[in-house]
Amino acid sequence: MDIDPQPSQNAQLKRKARPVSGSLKKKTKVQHRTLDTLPWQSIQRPLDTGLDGDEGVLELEEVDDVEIVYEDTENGRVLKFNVSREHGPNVKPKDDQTASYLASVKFDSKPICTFFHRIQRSHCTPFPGALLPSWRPFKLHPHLLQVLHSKNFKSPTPIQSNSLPKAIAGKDIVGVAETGSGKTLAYGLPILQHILTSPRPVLSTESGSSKRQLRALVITPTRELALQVADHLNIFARAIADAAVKREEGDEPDLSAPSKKKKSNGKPSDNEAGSGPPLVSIAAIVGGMSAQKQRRLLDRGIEVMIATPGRLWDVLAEDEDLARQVSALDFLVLDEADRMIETGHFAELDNILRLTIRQSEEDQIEPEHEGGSSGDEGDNDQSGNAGTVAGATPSIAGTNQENGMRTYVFSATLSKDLQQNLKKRRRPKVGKKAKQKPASTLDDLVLRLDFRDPEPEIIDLSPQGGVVSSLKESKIECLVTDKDVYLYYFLLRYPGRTLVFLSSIDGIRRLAPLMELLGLPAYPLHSQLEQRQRLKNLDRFKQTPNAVLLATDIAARGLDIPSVDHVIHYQIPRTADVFVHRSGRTARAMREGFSLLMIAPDERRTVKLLFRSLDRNEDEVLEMSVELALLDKLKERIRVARQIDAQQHKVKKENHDRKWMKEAADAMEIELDSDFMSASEDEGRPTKHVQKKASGKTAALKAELKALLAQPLVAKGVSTSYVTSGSRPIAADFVAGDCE
Ligand SMILES: Nc1ncnc2c1ncn2[C@@H]1O[C@H](COP(=O)(O)OP(=O)(O)OP(=O)(O)O)[C@@H](O)[C@H]1O
Repeated sequence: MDIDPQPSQNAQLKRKARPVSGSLKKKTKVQHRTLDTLPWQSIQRPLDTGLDGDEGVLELEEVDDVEIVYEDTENGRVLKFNVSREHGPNVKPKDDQTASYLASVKFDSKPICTFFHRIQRSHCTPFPGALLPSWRPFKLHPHLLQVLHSKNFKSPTPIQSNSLPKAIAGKDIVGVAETGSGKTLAYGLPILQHILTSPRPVLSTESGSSKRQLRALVITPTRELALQVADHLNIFARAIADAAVKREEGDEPDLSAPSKKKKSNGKPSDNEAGSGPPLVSIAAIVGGMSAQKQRRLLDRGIEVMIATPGRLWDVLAEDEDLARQVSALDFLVLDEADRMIETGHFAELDNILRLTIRQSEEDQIEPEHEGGSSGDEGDNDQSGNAGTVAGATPSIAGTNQENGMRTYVFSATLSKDLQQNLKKRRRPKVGKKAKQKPASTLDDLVLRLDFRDPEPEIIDLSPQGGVVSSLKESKIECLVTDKDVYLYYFLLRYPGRTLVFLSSIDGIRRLAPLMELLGLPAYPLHSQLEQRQRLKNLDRFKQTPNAVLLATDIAARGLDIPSVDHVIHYQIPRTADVFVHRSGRTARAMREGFSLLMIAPDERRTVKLLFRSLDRNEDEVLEMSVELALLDKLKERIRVARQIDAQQHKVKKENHDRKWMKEAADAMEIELDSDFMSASEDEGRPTKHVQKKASGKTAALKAELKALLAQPLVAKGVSTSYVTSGSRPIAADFVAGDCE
């Protein structure tokens, strides 16, 4: 049998690699093979391994002529891949595995959009509305209803049910709702609905191939949030593709069956993430991402882009085509808009937003390339309804004038003043003056948005006092120097997934090794860590029971980490908004949660102001009771752990200083003092004697700590001898009234 890439003929879903230029594109000898004789390799697809589950594997599809095939097996879904052509003599496979893919098979090479358009045109059976009666009024696309059903989202959350009718009616929306209340889908569903139900424009590239056009841009303040939103929407996109393929193959999913979750290694079921390529192309463009991967994504075409302002502006500065697409968006979303003002990317955001503003006639700029691209419209429009952009891209100004971009601004904290101002707002005029005057506050920024809707809908469901009702709060008043021991006490006494917020990176650097010495699974998260490390630590935090995340406020907004039991404000935030967002990492989606404020004497005033600005009475937050006998034992452990840390730090610092001094002296051709040299060896390391002494001291301290850690800690109300075994998350105690 010759290989045929049509999904309808193979039970598997195949994704065609896009053609790429460069050395790999040499004329090759083609030889057909049968499917069974191909050198298939099976690998486990790294589902939900972090915030970018496809990292690595899906990149194979970007390689020239590599074919990706998803296949359901007894052991779960596996991904197979193969290379379709022999490459030229100059192209050497990177390793053995790559070499084994070099089978000489020629596949049909229709552009990727052919596949998507074909699915889009496919017959779509209505979803039985009786299964999801609460969603029925919104007339969502059957694919979306099916995903909501499979995720067991029986009814919309309040922000969703309030905003969906307005969004679907084409209104612009400013939505304010408590943390964890489902704002991502409040804007995500209308975007997906629109993409699924309206013509899909494709762009022609210079090489004559086609790519999908940017329809929606979601701007978020942090990389983690961008990746999370992309992940969240991609689960929908994959499941939609899966459903579409099943329908196309006549294998209608049994919608009445409850969704079954096949668990393997604690990971989500295959169904949950869908087994096919996305029907809607959704991707994050964020800092820390490899430039090559980013380029590949952009070349392929992204329909829903989730981006951070800094990286997006860098890309836009070099990609005129993308800038043109941004000026012709269908949707612009600012998620956690207020936070963007604080992240220092204000100018970039302002510049990006300016691209989305309609130009007045006198400001119109002649486009450099009238008509956009040179591709053949007919080739790209397989569905008969595309081609509105290909070969006829209107000018930036023209596009802006004509498109009906919808603007959504969402956050858990948007001031009432801003909402009032929005009602009275005047449309910004784009001209030279406006360009010279960058916005400087959130009010300015939001007022500079060019809402096409003369009366944007303001939906304010923010709770009284900013925090959700399922959140229980408590406080500890203590000296700054005692915070470590109180934190340690809490973590031992109330095990659970705990997010500890600190205001400084230095604080995290100090606390992380201390926690490690005390045997707690604590992971740092701050902006000075490499992106890969940040994601890795987030992932470990998600996967490890009773893990602790020591984070700065980069983790305060939007992150939807499942089952965070406790949030600890180790240092009190300066603003009420940050306080609300930090606390909002727990008690999400109607679950219970607990937040603890650790207040040092010099933070009293901040707390007072914070509660005043939230219009709350601080007395409603109860002081947490602490067993002092237990605290004393823990103080001893902390004391020794600190000594070990100081000792290790001292040795490291001495080594570093010595090495630096030696290198500097060598560079300047200066001979160092004999005293200095006698204390070091050639490599700038301390003498064996000094090393031995230092490590001996550390070893003694470690032994002391080990003995202390082995001593049982008996806590009141805990049945077992060690407090770490058998405690319930504190939120449960509070709810049961067990904590005074
Ligand atoms: N209709 C629904 N039913 C049940 N769960 C839902 C529903 N919609 C969303 N969720 C879940 O609720 C959780 C919180 O959603 P999301 O992250 O969108 O909240 P948010 O309002 O954006 O929070 P934050 O303000 O902290 O960013 C997610 O895990 C999401 O999958």
